[in-house]
Amino acid sequence: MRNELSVAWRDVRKSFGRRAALDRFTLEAGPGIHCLLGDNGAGKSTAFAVLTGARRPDAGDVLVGGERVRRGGATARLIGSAPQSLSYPPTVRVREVVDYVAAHYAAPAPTAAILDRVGLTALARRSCGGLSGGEARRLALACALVGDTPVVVLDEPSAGLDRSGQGELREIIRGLGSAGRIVLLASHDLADVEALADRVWVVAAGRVVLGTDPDDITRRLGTRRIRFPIARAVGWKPVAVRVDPEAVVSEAAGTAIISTTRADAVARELLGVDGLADLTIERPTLGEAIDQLALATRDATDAPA
Ligand SMILES: Nc1ncnc2c1ncn2[C@@H]1O[C@H](COP(=O)(O)OP(=O)(O)OP(=O)(O)O)[C@@H](O)[C@H]1O
Repeated sequence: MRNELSVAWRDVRKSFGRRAALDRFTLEAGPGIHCLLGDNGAGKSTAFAVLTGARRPDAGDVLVGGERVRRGGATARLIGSAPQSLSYPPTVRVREVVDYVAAHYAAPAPTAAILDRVGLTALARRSCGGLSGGEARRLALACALVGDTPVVVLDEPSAGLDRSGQGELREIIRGLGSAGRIVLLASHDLADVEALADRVWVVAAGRVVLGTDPDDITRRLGTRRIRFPIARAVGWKPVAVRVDPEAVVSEAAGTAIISTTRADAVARELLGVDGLADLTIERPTLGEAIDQLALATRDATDAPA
């Protein structure tokens, strides 16, 4: 078996004053595209900061290729990183920033090739102070790529990018994934996640509450909600449950809601029920499906053994 590189956080804690940003944060990632999802303040950027060595954890281990991350240690040269908040010296030119970051790494890619890859060739001589938000974001991506590293950390890399920039970014991330890099991506854009993730990690209150593959989510997305006014519908419940014994049935404000993976068959039978003429079939959003999975996992974890 090939000995693949991995990164790992084990029971990591990090507080800022009395606020715990990471609370027994545990995650292990091998080659592929890993998407970290979570509300604002969940701890994603802090998890990245302790991985890159920008911040020191209070407790727990952070490992890259089995080696413990230390501030200024060798693992930093294995990681290319695009942070969420960007700031460049305003009079320094775009090309100079990328050259400067390249000098940090043992075998960097040529700056010109990287600028081309992120669509900044025409702006190579532009001072950073003159970049738009999206251009500054592209420059951050260039800095993350120039080291040609096995680990690439991207914190909200599509923020501020226009549509073509988002498409190009996806292509770049896909390329990194298929080249066997470990890509760690924090994003609030579920379309990005749906398009890219090999694995999804849900972070809440400083902890990973769910790690799953997108197939699992897609399977949940196979669940549909059938909704109709109960009014004069008679005997609809046994009909729904007969077609799909695993259907979850509820009623709210005179409306029936049936969650089922067999929506078409259930709907067909329901339309034969007396007094039921009008029903709608809804698909849960990716966000809802992820919330359901996170909730189910938390319930299972909390349940007494
Ligand atoms: N330098 C800091 N000083 C004080 N508190 C901080 C600092 N950095 C992060 N925090 C706090 O730690 C918690 C986790 O923040 P973090 O930036 O890791 O979250 P996040 O998941 O990346 O959020 P977002 O989606 O908004 O980027 C938050 O409560 C945040 O306010």
